[in-house]
Amino acid sequence: MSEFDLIARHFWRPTQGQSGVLLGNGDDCALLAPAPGMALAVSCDMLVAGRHFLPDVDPQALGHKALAVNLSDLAAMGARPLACTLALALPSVPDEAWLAGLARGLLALADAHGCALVGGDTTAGPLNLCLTVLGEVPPAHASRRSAAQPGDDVWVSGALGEARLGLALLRGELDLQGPGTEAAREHLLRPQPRVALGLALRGLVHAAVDVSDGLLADLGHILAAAGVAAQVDVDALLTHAVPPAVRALPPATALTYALAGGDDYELVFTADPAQREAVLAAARRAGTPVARIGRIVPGAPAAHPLADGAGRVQLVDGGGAPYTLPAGVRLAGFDHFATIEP
Ligand SMILES: Nc1ncnc2c1ncn2[C@@H]1O[C@H](COP(=O)(O)OP(=O)(O)O)[C@@H](O)[C@H]1O
Ligand SMILES: Cc1ncc(C[n+]2csc(CCOP(=O)(O)OP(=O)(O)O)c2C)c(N)n1
Ligand SMILES: [Mg+2]
Repeated sequence: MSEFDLIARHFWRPTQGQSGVLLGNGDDCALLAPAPGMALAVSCDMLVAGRHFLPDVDPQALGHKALAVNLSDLAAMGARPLACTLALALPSVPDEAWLAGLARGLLALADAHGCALVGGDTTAGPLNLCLTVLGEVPPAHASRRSAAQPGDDVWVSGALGEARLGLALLRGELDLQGPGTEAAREHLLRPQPRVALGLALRGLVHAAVDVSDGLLADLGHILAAAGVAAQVDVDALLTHAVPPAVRALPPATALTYALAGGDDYELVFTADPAQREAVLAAARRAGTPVARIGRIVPGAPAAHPLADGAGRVQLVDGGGAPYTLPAGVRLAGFDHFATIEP
């Protein structure tokens, strides 16, 4: 099979009049036209074999996750997906059934979000998928990390620490069965990007970020970018945003997974307390649970918006007193160049 047969068979789709797409794949460039007054939101994330997924992963799950982690960034910005591109490096003799599965997983999620695959690149090489997503958002409603304000509530969506439990099960670090273990594997392998929540929250939130590296690490990005700090109520977090299967682990493991386990692709966002009811109503409309886990407090400006801001989080208990962590909790989030993993 030639390079072009492969693309034509698995990844080429005629443009079907998707809103915002004037020309899809097959030419030197795709042509996009966001609606008048909308900003184009652009993000890219790469998945590398052995680093982001195990080589024996189900190809359909891999295709799903490669797009999901990208859509998650659009969700964090409050952007509506328009289109994506796929750069793919494949070991030199690609397996037809494997490729078909990959395309099925990716295109099913793309269709579910009205996100057209409008181009890409295909080469031989170590297995690697790099997607770029393009979305649209009214510029005034884009939830920038720098927009958090002292006094804001801190909210999270869904289930934190669950994907890290899934990874532990997959790797055999933990040997558990029973309620919640299947959901944990699913959360790791097929994360559901919170696009509907991001859209429902437009105009209600100040700052938002998606949790890829761990709650403290990613909340820290908001804090550094905004030059603020935060108090996180660990009791509220454990009770309302951490699933029972994670809570049931030994305390140091449960806290490590909840505070620093990555791969959850949930949203962390800040909003004025006057918006509490509106945030809850938006979350109901989106069908996504959210929990209020803390508040933004004043802090010093950071040297750089991408500075490590995790140290700006003060952990407190339900009564507001400093939270005493058990020995052995690891708080540093996932970092590709660090030697220790949460
Ligand atoms: N190689 C690069 N060149 C330019 N910008 C980059 C590069 N890698 C990351 N960035 C930018 O740095 C910021 C942080 O990256 P990252 O932590 O990967 O964000 P995210 O968690 O949203 O994927 C993002 O704005 C991203 O676009
Ligand atoms: C085989 C395997 N090992 C480890 C992990 C854990 N892991 C790998 S990358 C990562 C963080 C997210 O990836 P990154 O490339 O940092 O995404 P970004 O923050 O740029 O969105 C995590 C938690 C995994 N998912 N699979
Ligand atoms: Mg990234």
